[in-house]
Amino acid sequence: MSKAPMRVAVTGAAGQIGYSLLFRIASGEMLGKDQPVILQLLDLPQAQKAVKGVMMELEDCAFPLLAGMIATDDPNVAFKDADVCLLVGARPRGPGMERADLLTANGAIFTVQGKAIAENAKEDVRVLVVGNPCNTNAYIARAAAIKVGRTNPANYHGMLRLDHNRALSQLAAKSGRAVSSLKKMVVWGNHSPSMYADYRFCESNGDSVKALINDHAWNNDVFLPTVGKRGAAIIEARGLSSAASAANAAIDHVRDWVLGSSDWVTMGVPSDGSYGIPEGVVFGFPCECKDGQYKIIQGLEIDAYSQGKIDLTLKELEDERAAVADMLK
Ligand SMILES: NC(=O)C1=CN([C@@H]2O[C@H](COP(=O)(O)OP(=O)(O)OC[C@H]3O[C@@H](n4cnc5c(N)ncnc54)[C@H](O)[C@@H]3O)[C@@H](O)[C@H]2O)C=CC1
Ligand SMILES: O=C([O-])CC(=O)C(=O)O
Repeated sequence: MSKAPMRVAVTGAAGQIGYSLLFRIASGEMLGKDQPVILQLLDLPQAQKAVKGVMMELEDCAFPLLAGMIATDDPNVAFKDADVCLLVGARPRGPGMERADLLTANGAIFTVQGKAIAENAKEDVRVLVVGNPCNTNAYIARAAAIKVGRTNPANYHGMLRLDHNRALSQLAAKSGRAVSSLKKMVVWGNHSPSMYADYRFCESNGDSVKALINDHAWNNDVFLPTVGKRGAAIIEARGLSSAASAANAAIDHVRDWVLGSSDWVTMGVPSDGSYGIPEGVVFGFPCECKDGQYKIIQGLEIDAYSQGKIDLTLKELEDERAAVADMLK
């Protein structure tokens, strides 16, 4: 017997990430090739015509797993009974803007949406925030949801997977090892240039990647800036922010969360106090997923260099948290 459909709400459905994301969800790449899905698409009133166009294209793919779709500009409708919410809709960053510039503009969106999710979605809904600044937007949505109750506060995530994937590709190129051979990558902190991509634990076919590379200057002066500023480099090159790679990372995050991970994966999750990160801060941690649950990997040694990097990215998140504190009263 076929499975009951899962409801996937996607905000910013008419945007460029949406255009890369929706077709892959509908084809089963996110929730499994045997899992029917219903897409619940949210966008602003002025984008409804474009959403309809995307829906026409989805229809034209005749995806066997696509069991239904709706388009709406009302968050209460979009999040109704949702199993997964992908919060993509936000104002994207243009040339010369830092993600923090978007805080106030986007804070308002995520308080409304967090509340609407908590009031309407399934109690075990999984929420992934992609719209930037995604850690703090996830923090805002979670705070608004906690006021309502009902949903699980641990299930409000921010997306660090793009940084994780970017780091893997840079390491593969440097070490000459296949990207598929690299295990145990971690990206700590904020999805911003302050993130700390940490390959001290990374292995390739049993070899330590740190020992293979053995180049601290490359780590500090090339690798970390390259991964941290990759989003800006894409904007510079394309004139638009990353879209297909961001959609791919969202698929990876949710697929591993729901179906299980075969390796460590970086997820931006609300801290439970692990590694000294204050509770509730949405922070990139190394995680493992099994039976639909994620768990932060415990007990990793943090050396002085790494602690310095973690402190910096935490400080940025604490500053963002302070900047939105008034919105959450
Ligand atoms: N976390 C990550 O790794 C990444 C995050 N991003 C972020 O993802 C977001 C979306 O990027 P794009 O798709 O390229 O932008 P886009 O501008 O192409 O699309 C954004 C869409 O969101 C809609 N929207 C705006 N406010 C909304 C609201 N309140 N409710 C529902 N929909 C709303 C817009 O109408 C538009 O259709 C941006 O914030 C961008 O910075 C982008 C790449 C990577
Ligand atoms: O940089 C941006 O605004 C888009 C983004 O988050 C990324 O590509 O990492």
